[in-house]
Amino acid sequence: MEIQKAPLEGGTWDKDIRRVGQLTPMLTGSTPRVGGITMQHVVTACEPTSMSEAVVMEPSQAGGFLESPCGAQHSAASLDDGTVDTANESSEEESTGEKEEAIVTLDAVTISTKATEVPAEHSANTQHVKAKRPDSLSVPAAEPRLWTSQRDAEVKLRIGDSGVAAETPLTVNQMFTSVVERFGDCTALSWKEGEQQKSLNYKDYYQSCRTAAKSFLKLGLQRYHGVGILGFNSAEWFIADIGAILAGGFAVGIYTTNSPEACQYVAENSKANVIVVENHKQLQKILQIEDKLPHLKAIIQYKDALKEKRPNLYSWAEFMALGRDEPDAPLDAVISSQKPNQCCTLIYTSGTTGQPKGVMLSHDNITWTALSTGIHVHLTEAREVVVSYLPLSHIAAQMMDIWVTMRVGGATHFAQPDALKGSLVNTLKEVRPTAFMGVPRVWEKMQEKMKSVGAKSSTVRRKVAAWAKDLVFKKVRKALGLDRCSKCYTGAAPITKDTLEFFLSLDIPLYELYGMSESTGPHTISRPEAFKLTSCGKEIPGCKTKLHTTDEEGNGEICFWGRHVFMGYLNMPDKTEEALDAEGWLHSGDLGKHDKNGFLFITGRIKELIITAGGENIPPVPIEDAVKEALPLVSNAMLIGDKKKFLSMLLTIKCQTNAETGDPEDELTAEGQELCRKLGSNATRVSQVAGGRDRAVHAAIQEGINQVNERATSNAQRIQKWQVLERDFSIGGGELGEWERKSREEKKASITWL
Ligand SMILES: Nc1ncnc2c1ncn2[C@@H]1O[C@H](COP(=O)(O)OP(=O)(O)OP(=O)(O)O)[C@@H](O)[C@H]1O
Repeated sequence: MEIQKAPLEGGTWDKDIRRVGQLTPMLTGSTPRVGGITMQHVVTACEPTSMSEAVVMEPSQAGGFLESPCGAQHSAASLDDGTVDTANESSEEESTGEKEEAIVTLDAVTISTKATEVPAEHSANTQHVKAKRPDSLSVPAAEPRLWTSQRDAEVKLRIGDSGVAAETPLTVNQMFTSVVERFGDCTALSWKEGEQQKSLNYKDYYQSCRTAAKSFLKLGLQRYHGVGILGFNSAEWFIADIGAILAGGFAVGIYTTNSPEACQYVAENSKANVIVVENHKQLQKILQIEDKLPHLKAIIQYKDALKEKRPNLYSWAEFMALGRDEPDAPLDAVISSQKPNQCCTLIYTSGTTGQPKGVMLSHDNITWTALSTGIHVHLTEAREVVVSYLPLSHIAAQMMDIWVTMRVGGATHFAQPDALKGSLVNTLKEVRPTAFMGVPRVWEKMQEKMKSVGAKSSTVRRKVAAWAKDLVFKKVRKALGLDRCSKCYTGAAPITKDTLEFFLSLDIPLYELYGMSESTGPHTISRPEAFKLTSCGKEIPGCKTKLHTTDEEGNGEICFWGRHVFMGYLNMPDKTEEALDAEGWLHSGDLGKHDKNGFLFITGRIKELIITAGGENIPPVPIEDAVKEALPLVSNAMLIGDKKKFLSMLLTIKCQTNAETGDPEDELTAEGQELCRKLGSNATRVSQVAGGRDRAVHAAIQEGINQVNERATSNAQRIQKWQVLERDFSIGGGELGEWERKSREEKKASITWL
């Protein structure tokens, strides 16, 4: 059954607001059930458990590893067991008619055009007031807006009037305690230490987070101040993240390959009181900048023994010991003062120009998106197992590994730090996850590996391999550790059709996931019953898409609406207003179109952003400017790297231009010739320099590139290859002006070594 969705309103109730009539996405007929997680706020009083007290599993127990996180204790109540949930039926109903959006504030007023009453026990911080029609509403002066850029402010939540969009907002603590109540004995986290398997169940995990929260408070963590976390995925990473949130701070993941300066920016911007580092190497980065961090009070190292003693430097065990005997009351007071519409997490995302932006995510952003995503992809309660290996400073990994998995009582197993250097498949084979997410580069690597194994074998065996592909899917899946994984996802960057087809030919459909940090991760996800190759699928329930200023082919800027839309950029009201329009739609900067069945296809990008195959977002302009500044001989610098493994750069040299046509000529400008002479070169023409023909110029350019690379924010932002072109860019040549974008694509395609 497919239900036609009615033309969408602009997302708010204001009648004067621009309408978005053209969009008519379809919803599939499958009716997901709203996850049965109880909403009570339960604080269980148990003895805190430290990481060192984690349960040690016998190897035999670990055998096929986690058969299910919760053994037989739970009856695997599927979120998609065919039960038709009335709440969600009405969600589809709402899609068929003119939709009135309800907006709820969590302090003074709740405006609900179809007033959904919330049970009193779920709304400690919420007063519901039946709303008048918005156009006759007099809005109280202190009412929060949809967005903010202040660390301590509250926002209006975009609560719908039925279905998932109307679910009661929860804080992270409320969600976690309800999970503990239902799945307390289920495995939450597991990892390997040497040959030993270790794990924590939900009860102990929660208690460890509380202990960490008490320790943070003891170290002086202030409300709405950051706890920076810099290191590879581990139980300590999660506990520090959630501990920071429970203690009223912000959890702030820092990209592990960030330079000290880039770490400094994040620590300063988030006013980090504490930084949690993985090991000595990461510690060194923070020690280099600690004098420049006035808010920093303590550093914690969570792996390996400390190599030096310093005041305010703690091992993980020392850190957890700080909070272990602390009373509950102060922490409980902080927890009960938290509201779902307040910020709890910052995700730093590359600005296309200037400094990274701190994406403020509220408790509701996180708890609601986890719920909606779990429903959309049909996760099974107390049964899911995932492997955590993607960088946790990104929302995609946080959402999948921490929040969605928690929401359904699943287990997260931590991969080894060298996962991406080769150990991932071994971990997958041991753990046999039920859901797995890879950025395109991960899938490409698997594809390359499988192809190279095929290439090495003899012709006969190769033929057998090609033939066998159709018959031995199970074996292939097993060899990849994906034999019980029915949900394989790709996201964060565009993936090639070739890779999608390769895996499909092995009976491994890759479901595409599309979203942004600003949408708390997923906006659309494809899934078995709504799958089209190269489409990113359809919206997670309760979210809407509009395509802004469409062209004749239906391509427009993809805009999002829903409870997953972020609060704003920290301290950047202007940037926030650029990202969110007057109606509150989040403008993605991506181009897309819908097919007649409502499948979303990403067709391009308006924003000047390179997204590598590894999913790293890289703003090209600051890097290009830095190269031009370091190398006065260079007239144009163009960074290439979209969908590529690494960054490359195309350079042009300052040359004369034809006064009549404006076309570039071969002769260097006087300045260019002078600069060459200073470098020890006699070159007077571009053709003498291009393609690495002039050693002195070549060496000087390499030197300049090295200087820029030294200042790079992270490894991913380093220029690995470069080339001087035979001709400068020009409008006539098609590289500049309105063709610049197209030209980028063409140039990219013509360079074979990329
Ligand atoms: N499936 C996809 N296909 C094409 N582009 C994508 C896809 N998913 C994300 N992107 C690109 O990535 C951008 C968002 O990057 P951003 O870093 O904010 O979030 P993310 O990639 O979802 O999360 P992460 O923080 O993990 O990188 C999108 O605006 C889009 O350009």
